Amino acid sequence: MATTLFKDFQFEAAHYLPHVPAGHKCGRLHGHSFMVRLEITGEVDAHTGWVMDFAELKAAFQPLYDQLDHHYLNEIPGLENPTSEVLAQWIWQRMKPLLPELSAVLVKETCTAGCVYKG
Ligand SMILES: Nc1nc2c(c(=O)[nH]1)N=C([C@H](O)[C@H](O)COP(=O)(O)OP(=O)(O)OP(=O)(O)O)CN2
Ligand SMILES: [Zn+2]
Repeated sequence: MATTLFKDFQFEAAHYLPHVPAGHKCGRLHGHSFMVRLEITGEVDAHTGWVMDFAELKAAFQPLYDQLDHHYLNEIPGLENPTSEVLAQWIWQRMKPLLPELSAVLVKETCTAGCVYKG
């Protein structure tokens, strides 16, 4: 039976949103403790008892984490307009080739706001 597992990552980064209306608070440079959740959906292996080792997920995300953590997102190619939606897609495009069983990327900018991208 298909099972979904997830691993959460938190990183700190600065950004501003260049296409918001004049005077919008997100047009000013500010920072977030972003949360990224990678979801993997697959079969539980009868021998290992897992879909995938969480450590494998962590290792796969590490290069992106290093690119994002304590960086200015707008300076990263592809993240010139770093909304949650754009960031979730950006992560998906880079993780999917490494993790074919990737089923969702969740991005939270704050405790109360975020998005889920499913390809
Ligand atoms: N659809 C989107 N809307 C907004 C995004 C986004 O990425 N996608 N981003 C922002 C800002 O980056 C902002 O920092 C976060 O927005 P918001 O939830 O409004 O922030 P607050 O913590 O100030 O929320 P309150 O609940 O009003 O305190 C804006 N919109
Ligand atoms: Zn923001």
